[in-house]
Amino acid sequence: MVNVTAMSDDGLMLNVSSDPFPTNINQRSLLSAEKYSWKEKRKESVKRKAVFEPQENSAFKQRKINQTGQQHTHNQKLQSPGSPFQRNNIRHTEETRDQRKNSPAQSPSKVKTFQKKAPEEHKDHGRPFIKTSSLFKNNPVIHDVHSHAVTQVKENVFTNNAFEELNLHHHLVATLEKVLKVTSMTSVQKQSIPVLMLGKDAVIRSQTGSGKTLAYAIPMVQSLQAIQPKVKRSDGPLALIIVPTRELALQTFKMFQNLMNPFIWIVPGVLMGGEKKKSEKARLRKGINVLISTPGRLVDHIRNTLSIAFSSVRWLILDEADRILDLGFEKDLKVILNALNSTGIARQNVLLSATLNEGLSRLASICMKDPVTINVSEGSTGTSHAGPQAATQALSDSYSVPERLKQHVVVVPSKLHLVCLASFILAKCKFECGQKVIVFMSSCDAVEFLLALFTKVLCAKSNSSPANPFTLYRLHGKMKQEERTEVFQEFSQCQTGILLCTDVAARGLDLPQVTWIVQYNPPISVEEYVHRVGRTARIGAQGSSLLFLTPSETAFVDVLANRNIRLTEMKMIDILSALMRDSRFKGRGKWNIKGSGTAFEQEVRERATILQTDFENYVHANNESLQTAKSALQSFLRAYTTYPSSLKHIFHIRSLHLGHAAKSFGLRDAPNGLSGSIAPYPANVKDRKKGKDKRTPPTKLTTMERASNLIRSEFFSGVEGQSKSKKRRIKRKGNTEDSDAA
Ligand SMILES: Nc1ncnc2c1ncn2[C@@H]1O[C@H](COP(=O)(O)OP(=O)(O)OP(=O)(O)O)[C@@H](O)[C@H]1O
Repeated sequence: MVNVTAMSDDGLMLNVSSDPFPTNINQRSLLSAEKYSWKEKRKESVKRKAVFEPQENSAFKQRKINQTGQQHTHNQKLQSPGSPFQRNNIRHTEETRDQRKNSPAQSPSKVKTFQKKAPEEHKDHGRPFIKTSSLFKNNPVIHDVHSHAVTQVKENVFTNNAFEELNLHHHLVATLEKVLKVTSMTSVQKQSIPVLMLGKDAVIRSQTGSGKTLAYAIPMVQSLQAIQPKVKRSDGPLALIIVPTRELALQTFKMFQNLMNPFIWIVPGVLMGGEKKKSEKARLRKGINVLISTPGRLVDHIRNTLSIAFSSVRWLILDEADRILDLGFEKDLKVILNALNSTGIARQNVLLSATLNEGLSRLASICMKDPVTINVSEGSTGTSHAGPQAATQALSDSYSVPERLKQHVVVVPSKLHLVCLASFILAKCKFECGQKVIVFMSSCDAVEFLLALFTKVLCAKSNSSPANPFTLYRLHGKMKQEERTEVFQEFSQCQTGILLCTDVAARGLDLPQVTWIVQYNPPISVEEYVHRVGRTARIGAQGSSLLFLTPSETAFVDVLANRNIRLTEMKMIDILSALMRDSRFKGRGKWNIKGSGTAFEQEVRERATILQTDFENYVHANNESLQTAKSALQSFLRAYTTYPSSLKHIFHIRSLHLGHAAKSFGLRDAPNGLSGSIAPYPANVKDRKKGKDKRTPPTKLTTMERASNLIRSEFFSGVEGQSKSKKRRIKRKGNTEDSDAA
């Protein structure tokens, strides 16, 4: 059983009069952390607030009245999120705290005066109960990140060889030059195209963004256009290209449309979840010669569409092959291979990915004959001929990443994750020009939550900054297909913006001019790390990446170093200091440019606290936003349980502090019942034994199954999720359509 303790975070319901910074930790609050439950602490805190409530100066009182149009009663609840009243109120209390420090009022006698006066103040012009964040308290110590020296695996992307050297159809060469604007081959193309033109099976590995798509597309088009008599639509699929996501399917389809422009008698087509199956069936009936599909949707058609036939398939491409073989897709792949093998026609098979490794040997032995291994990295043998097993064994598990990619890591305690990401986004997209950022998260709910939160709080209008200083996009597996396609196209074309997404965008997508990749939640494997960062620095361009880790996760840097991936550390305070450029989060105003480093850091912390308070106020403003935050937290925790056993020593749910994790979703406390939502049934063994717990035990899922479910939901193909009766109905309907057509 996963044993999780939901700890209340000390001082989460903090009285503004207590200092949020560690240097000033109140002894009493520390004691209370040890002695009392959080409820008691809260009572204590309220009591203390009443005792030490500072006097308001009349000017401030006046401003408050003017801004709100009325005086506030002591018991009044929070104002609307981010209202000037609240913000000023927080600042004011910080000012008064400062005044207290610097004035003779520090003496006990003066404090007594406060004690006497405070109740009257409350009676007359009481201020609302302010909840502010305790961001910088009780965080784990951040140690510097050290890893052993790493020599990165190098790969030359470009060659000086022109496509003309390959003896291709002159229309194909002209299309490459004029439509796709490519003249010389990349290394992977130079090594792969001649091998594939000889009709060989191949396992191809080269770094992300090095042109693997054209490496198989050029020889395929060359061979299809040469078939005599000419290919007809009615021949059905001659080439089948399987890719893991819908966006990649669309991208590949578009590339084939361009490449086959001069050969109009060969028809490309795409099948993918989320599209209308009826229209796909109609297109299949008319005939598709180069068929690009996601695995789930293809399986659906194999089962339900009579007009799909594989008797002419002579090319099978598995792009992102390691992903397709991953959990969740393996079953689909078996169905596809069975359908293809039953036709018995000779076929050329190609597996491609930037992270192919030994793990693929089983797939290679099932579907390949004497494959050639093409590995572009320096020091590898280049092209080698061997049996299927040896073909993949020749691939080491050290991956090459683009040479001009600068990889960074920042160690951030859970509580500070949210403000740190927000500061990074402000730095890149508000204060710098032309930055295009992709932020990876572990769940769809987290993407939805952060989109709403950042839109409301970061893009909020203020006197000093115009509304919407930057554009936020989102992409995840629970969105409707039309929306997904729209976002994908918009983000592809935009010059600047931030895409918040799940791993649905991690593989294969060629989004131009992406400058930064942020991994807000760490990847599930080294392979996913490589693919995520590979969305930038493509085809020889520059790019940067930033990996967020908590202090307990820093060993992941060693895991990456063991696979020859080198990261340099960025300091959290440097990221947070972007807040110094945003007057919306101004602190007490004491700091000036000539101030000391400590004063600067203090001001940064205050600004971070103000921003976090704004986030928390937004989240707690209404039930809807609160529920969104809670769902996002739950999904995050669920995703956290799916790390493979080889990484569990780093990413284990038990090492998470739920109160702190809650804070990174703008929650002031860890919601009740969290541990239940991630712990396997039954929570209470005693009750079950006594027969008190009447719940039917759900099927116990292994970590692998949970991960599989998560991945399936992420790459949802449109097949799953239908009731048996609905599936039967659809099947019947589909069969009727097909037989009608036939
Ligand atoms: N020979 C070439 N010269 C210049 N640009 C090229 C060449 N070949 C491909 N490209 C461009 O390089 C970009 C990346 O290509 P592609 O998407 O095929 O990379 P990839 O290796 O498949 O990446 P990933 O591993 O991320 O899927 C595309 O924009 C493509 O048009």
